Amino acid sequence: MKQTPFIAVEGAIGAGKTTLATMLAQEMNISIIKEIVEENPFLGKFYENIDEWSFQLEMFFLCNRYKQLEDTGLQYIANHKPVISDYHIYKNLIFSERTLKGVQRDKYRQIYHLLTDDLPKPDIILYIRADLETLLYRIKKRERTFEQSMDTAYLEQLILDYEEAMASIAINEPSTQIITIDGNLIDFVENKEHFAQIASDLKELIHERIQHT
Ligand SMILES: Nc1ncnc2c1ncn2[C@@H]1O[C@H](COP(=O)(O)OP(=O)(O)OP(=O)(O)O)[C@@H](O)[C@H]1O
Ligand SMILES: Nc1nc(=O)c2ncn([C@H]3C[C@H](O)[C@@H](CO)O3)c2[nH]1
Repeated sequence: MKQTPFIAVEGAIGAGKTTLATMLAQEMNISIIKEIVEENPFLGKFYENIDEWSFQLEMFFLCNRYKQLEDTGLQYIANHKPVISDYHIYKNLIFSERTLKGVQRDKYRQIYHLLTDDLPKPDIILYIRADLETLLYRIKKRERTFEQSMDTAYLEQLILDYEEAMASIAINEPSTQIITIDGNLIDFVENKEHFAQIASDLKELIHERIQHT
């Protein structure tokens, strides 16, 4: 692995990606790339009517993440600066395969590959795995108005889709190492020791991987 790791935090909605990525960026004194949420003009409409708004929403996420990761490649990776993001680009496919249908899904898939196949991929993914109960609790606690009417079946399906996606990345992106964190048991927000353990495991892994290159 290069001396300047690119780390991504992943997990289903409300798993704690932004929280953990922010804490790790601070702890390790590295830069962070965060996805755009509040400025997204389609999210509220999407949760009210998925079929009507899914294409606009998926394209918005794709274009934003494409731009962010293109910049990440130029500003950080090309300059040997470590960076952590609160998503992996593959997330676009996880969601779009569920929310889009027919011709729109086919077109989106083509655009996805065209835009993202040559984007930088993370060296390490921290995958926060959490069950439905935990995610619903956190989504409620976070109090984003537009998420409160989220269909439980949608979230339940996404949890399964995430499991499949991580298995697929493990096969198709062998240079990416996936570390799974039990988001039901590990409370890196309230428990300092839990967070310290994640940070120290990550630092050790980076050190080991550098030694082996
Ligand atoms: N391990 C944890 N223990 C307790 N609370 C947590 C934990 N992780 C996250 N939270 C809380 O759950 C809420 C959701 O966290 P966060 O916004 O980081 O999730 P996310 O995965 O980035 O969400 P999204 O999928 O919407 O981007 C926040 O209120 C956060 O403080
Ligand atoms: N449909 C869809 N496609 C995506 O690529 C995507 N990425 C995130 N989200 C939703 C989850 C949170 O509510 C909120 C913030 O993460 O946005 C998405 N929804």
